[in-house]
Amino acid sequence: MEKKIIILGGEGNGGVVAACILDMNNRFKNKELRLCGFLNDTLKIGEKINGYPVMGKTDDIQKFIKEGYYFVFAIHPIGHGKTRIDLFDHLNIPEDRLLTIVHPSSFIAYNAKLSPGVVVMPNCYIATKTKIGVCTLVMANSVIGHNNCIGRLCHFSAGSVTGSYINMGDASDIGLNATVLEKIQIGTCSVVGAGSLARKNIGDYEIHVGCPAKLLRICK
Ligand SMILES: CC(=O)SCCNC(=O)CCNC(=O)[C@H](O)C(C)(C)COP(=O)(O)OP(=O)(O)OC[C@H]1O[C@@H](n2cnc3c(N)ncnc32)[C@H](O)[C@@H]1OP(=O)(O)O
Repeated sequence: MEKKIIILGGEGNGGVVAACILDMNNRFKNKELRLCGFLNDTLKIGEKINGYPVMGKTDDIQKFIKEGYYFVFAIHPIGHGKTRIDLFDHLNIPEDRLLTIVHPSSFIAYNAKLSPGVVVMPNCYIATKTKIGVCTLVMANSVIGHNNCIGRLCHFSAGSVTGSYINMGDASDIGLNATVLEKIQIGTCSVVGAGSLARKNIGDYEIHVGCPAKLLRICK
């Protein structure tokens, strides 16, 4: 059955997810996903994002839920995890309307578990027994090792590498090309900066950067 899709977000993560869906339609002949447009709180209705219309504000979502649309939550500003959680909870999207997307070039182990709304972009690898929470984005060329427990609304930026036996709270970010060593605990709403090497536990709301990563600041 064809699914009408609306992306919540803008040109950044939203536009990138849109391109992934179009690639699945065009190159991989996926006929199930039909991208219709965006919900965006800064642009006007009718303005275009990569050729697709802004159909409303995020607060208009209940109308589109009633009309049978499916949704991708792609509002992931780095270092603003709490804002992300508050907005997502406020929207109250039924889980069966959160679209899970896996680009066909990615590998997901048979016993990994992706929650509703997870997006896995091209060329990713998700290993055995890893669980990923609702609406987490795994951007291109990311590797996530085995036996991890990842919260909801997290964001793995392009090229990030996350080891194994990692627990990660909700709405945390792993930056571009960052590496997280095995058995690390990462809190809620925390950040591993771009290109950083996390080898020690990271608390809630902490931003760690560098190689090895050290606490830069608290992002409350
Ligand atoms: C396709 C996609 O997925 S796209 C989206 C992905 N985007 C990213 O991965 C970007 C991640 N963001 C970062 O790494 C940012 O630098 C953050 C969030 C960690 C920090 O941002 P800010 O708080 O604005 O830090 P700011 O730029 O003020 O830098 C503060 C200090 O930390 C240092 N610093 C900042 N980021 C890093 C980093 N990633 N690695 C090492 N040092 C860093 C800066 O050099 C500066 O040091 P100084 O005071 O000695 O000059």
